[in-house]
Amino acid sequence: MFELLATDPSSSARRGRLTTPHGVIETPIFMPVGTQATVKAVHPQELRSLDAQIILGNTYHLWVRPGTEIIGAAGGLHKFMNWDRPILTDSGGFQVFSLAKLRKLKEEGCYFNNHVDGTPMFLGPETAMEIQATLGSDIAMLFDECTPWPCKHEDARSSMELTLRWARRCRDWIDKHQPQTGGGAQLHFGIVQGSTFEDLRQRCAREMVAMGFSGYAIGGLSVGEPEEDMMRIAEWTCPLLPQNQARYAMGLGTPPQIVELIARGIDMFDCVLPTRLARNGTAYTHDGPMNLRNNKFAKDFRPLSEDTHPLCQGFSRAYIRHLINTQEVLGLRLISLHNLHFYLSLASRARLAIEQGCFAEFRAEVVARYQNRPE
Ligand SMILES: COC(=O)c1ccc(CCNc2nc3cc4nc(N)[nH]c(=O)c4cc3[nH]2)cc1
Repeated sequence: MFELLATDPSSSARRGRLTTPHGVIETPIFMPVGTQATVKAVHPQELRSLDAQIILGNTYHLWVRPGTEIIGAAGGLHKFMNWDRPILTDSGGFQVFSLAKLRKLKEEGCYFNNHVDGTPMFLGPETAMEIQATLGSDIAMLFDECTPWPCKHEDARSSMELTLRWARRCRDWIDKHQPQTGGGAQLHFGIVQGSTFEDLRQRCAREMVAMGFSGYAIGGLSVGEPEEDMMRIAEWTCPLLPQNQARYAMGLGTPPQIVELIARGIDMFDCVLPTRLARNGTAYTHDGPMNLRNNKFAKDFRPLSEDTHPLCQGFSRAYIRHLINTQEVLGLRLISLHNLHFYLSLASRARLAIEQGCFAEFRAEVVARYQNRPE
């Protein structure tokens, strides 16, 4: 259940609260990505100390390895990974198309050879629902087709119509196998497709909402489309989604993109950037990304940033540069912790700004400062 707590007079930004079986999520929220049942290099207690309220897992990856038999025997994903707060799982469609080999898309679902050992597999709406029920995630995404970008209107239409037929099949599966609602019931989010076409986005949103899910994601974004298309798609779609339900922009985004999408009515975000870019030495700062492998940091003994996580305090840029250049694990951990702190505190500052009625100033400050390069 989603409660709308406050709206911003200067934009469509909202402050909300989403109740799930493993806890309450304050929105706007950033969800650290934990694809293979771990947020890479970060301990669950460190995630709690970062005030991470919910993390993301992936149906495709966990089904391929270690498999639902093992995770089911462990009592579900929360027990398996020792994380007792909410988890959202993506349904696998996007990952099949970005990872698996020899994919064949049919009406019933996707046939493919998995990216680990090439075993032939099949993933469709019903299988994706079954797997997520076994994983026991708090929020399960419907099985959709992420429409590639760019594409012609007719291809976007047929892709969107397939996503709607698959959504209907997910709806029927849920009604048959998970009829109970409220309390410990797993939530299901519909995913709106339609590529960069307003008529398709609006039709998909209306038909998805008519099937009645617990929240709605905007899919088919962050797939190479220009940023202005990304923002317009959010403007077209959010007004058609229920005010009293959560909206999730999948795979997004950079700090300014997140703030601009909050301003257009998005409540939830997930992105691999803070953890993936940490692995190549990039640290996020209010003045933009800083690549610590750069020689200019060789004798820069200032702290990584004035605004960082307690676990990252006391380490200089020169030291972290040395760790990254020598592939020392501590370097990856320190930048991952710092970047997650940056993204999670950006969301918490957005929540506060909406509550205090100063979101417009917050938005302007974040976007303006981020354009400068850190000295
Ligand atoms: C160095 O940076 C990177 O490697 C990097 C950066 C951003 C992404 C973003 C990935 N974007 C994205 N993830 C997504 C996941 C999705 N899942 C479903 N079910 N449906 C979608 O329609 C969908 C769209 C997405 N778009 C991926 C990789």
